[in-house]
Amino acid sequence: MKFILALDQGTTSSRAIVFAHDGSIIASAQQEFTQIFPQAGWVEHNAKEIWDSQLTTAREALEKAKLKAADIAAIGITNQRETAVIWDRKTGEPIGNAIVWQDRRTSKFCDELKAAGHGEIIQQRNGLVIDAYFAGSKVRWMLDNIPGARDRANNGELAFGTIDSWLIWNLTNGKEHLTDVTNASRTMFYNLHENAWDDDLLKILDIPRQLLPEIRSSSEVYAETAEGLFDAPIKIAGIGGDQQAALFGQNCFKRGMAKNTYGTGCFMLMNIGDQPSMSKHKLLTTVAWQRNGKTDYALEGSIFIGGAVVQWLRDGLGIIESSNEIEALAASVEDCGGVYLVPAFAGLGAPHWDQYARGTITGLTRGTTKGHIARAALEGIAFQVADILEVMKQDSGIDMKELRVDGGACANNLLMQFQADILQTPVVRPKIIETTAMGAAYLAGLAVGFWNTDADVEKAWQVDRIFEPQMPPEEAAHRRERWDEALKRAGDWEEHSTLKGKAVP
Ligand SMILES: Nc1ncnc2c1ncn2[C@@H]1O[C@H](COP(=O)(O)OP(=O)(O)O)[C@@H](O)[C@H]1O
Ligand SMILES: O=P(O)(O)OC[C@H](O)CO
Repeated sequence: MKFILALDQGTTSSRAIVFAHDGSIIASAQQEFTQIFPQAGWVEHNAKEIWDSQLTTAREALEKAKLKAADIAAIGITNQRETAVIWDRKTGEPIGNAIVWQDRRTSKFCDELKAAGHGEIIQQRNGLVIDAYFAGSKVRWMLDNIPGARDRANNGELAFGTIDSWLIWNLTNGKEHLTDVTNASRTMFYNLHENAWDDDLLKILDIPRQLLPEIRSSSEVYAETAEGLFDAPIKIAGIGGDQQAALFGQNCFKRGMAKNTYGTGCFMLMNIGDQPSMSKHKLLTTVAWQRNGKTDYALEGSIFIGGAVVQWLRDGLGIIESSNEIEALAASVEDCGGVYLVPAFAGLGAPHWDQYARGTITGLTRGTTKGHIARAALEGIAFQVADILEVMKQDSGIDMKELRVDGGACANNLLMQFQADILQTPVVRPKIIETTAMGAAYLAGLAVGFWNTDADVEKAWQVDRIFEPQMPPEEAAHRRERWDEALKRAGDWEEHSTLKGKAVP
């Protein structure tokens, strides 16, 4: 009997999970790593620590499962997306810390790109809006700010990669420099229509082609792990950015199927089939996956603060001790008592894309309790998701029948019920919510014949609970109007945007 090993390299931890043929989890290991905040708005990771933690967890998961390399049919990789690393091709040494997707240091540069009128070509070719979130401006920043980097890049001495590339480089001991279509589509210099790097976009961003990895599909045998990493080489056969992998793991194989992941941020993806149609509402068009020569695309709405608002209530305000206490606290009040919390701590992502929005709590009265704040925090997550689903329906012309959910915060029943209420759409939670790792496992397993058809993997997906809408539609509409009012108060708040370019400490 064989198994699949999924490597799930996330924003806060590296995990490895061993899956059996029926989709069950045999063993897993997880290791957190350091979050580096050198300045306000900057977020970095030590790429070496990412690799070390990923290798350690992979070995640990195999050990826990009492398996040898020969028992593993293939490795599937899934990863935090957009985070950028540049390293030396000879030594494999990173030239600096990885710049993480949450990092806002390139916001101003992105404003300049917008002002120069590059928004349309970037959307038409790469399906993205201009934002510091994506890898492109991060790569450019490293080339311009790390001494000697641009010359070395021009000489072909350096390699750029998103985290998937970095892991594969290390897994193959520097033999392979490649990425998959899903990760490539998060750069701002990829062409969705040709599935290739785009020379015009590279020119706009001033990034030399010599830096870039080769682009491959999401499901094929790319390489074998280098000697010495495990007791024998293992095939690497699947790669997917974590949100795309979750879409795959949720079996959203057909056009119109969608999932929302409630982690640190929230990411809603809808399968839109084989045409990369563009959003009219600032959603992203991205590659869902490419396999057997066919590319499927997705519309995506990215929310920067989801479950992180719960962490803030815990660590910032101290009104709960652990994340799961929020449900009882929120249930201790009948409703939000007129309180609305907009968690725009890092600006607002889709569909607003306001880099200068900041968090607000409105509607406070003398009677407001921490229960109301807790409830408003959970509702704020659900309202953001509803804003995205609404424009997704308009963009795709598809009236979704259900929303599949996963991620840490989907364990919260009050949140899921409110989500169904406010969406007026059933919310479906599966039994196994490790859908990201599962997606990577499926992509790898399908490439090596461990599973043969989509129907094989669909068997492993089972419903845990369906949350049906219970709120009357008029009430849901009214609540959303109030949310819109609260949103307006959070918008364009940070000072340097209103001072029109004047530097503010
Ligand atoms: N019961 C809960 N209710 C609401 N949020 C929760 C609950 N349990 C965990 N969370 C939130 O879920 C997030 C963790 O989910 P996870 O999927 O592990 O995130 P990530 O992959 O982004 O690290 C944290 O932000 C945490 O605050
Ligand atoms: O690592 P996660 O689960 O927080 O996901 C991060 C996303 O890929 C960012 O786009």
